[in-house]
Amino acid sequence: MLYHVRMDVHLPHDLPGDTRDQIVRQERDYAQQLQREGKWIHLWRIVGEYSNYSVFDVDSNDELHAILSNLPLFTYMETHVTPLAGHPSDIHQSAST
Ligand SMILES: O=C(O)CC1=CCC(=O)O1
Repeated sequence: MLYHVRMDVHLPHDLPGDTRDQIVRQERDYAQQLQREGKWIHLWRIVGEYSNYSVFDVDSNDELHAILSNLPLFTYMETHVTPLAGHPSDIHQSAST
């Protein structure tokens, strides 16, 4: 199952720099592990914003929720999830609807 996720990060201005750096490092490691596992299949920066567009390929709503809520930055981000279905005009897949 594919999901489009927009993540908007809002780090508090008074967060100490070393705490911020540590969380961002943990986020990167976790994100790269999920990419290697084939679950986080796209990760794009939204130009000019501390935000990203991502696409996840996971087995269920529950799996996506677990992944997102385990993000080290989860406390500091808004997430907007859109489930994706195949499009009948997409020449790269054989969706029937
Ligand atoms: O910087 C972001 O958009 C938040 C984020 C997601 C994965 C990562 O490494 O950073």
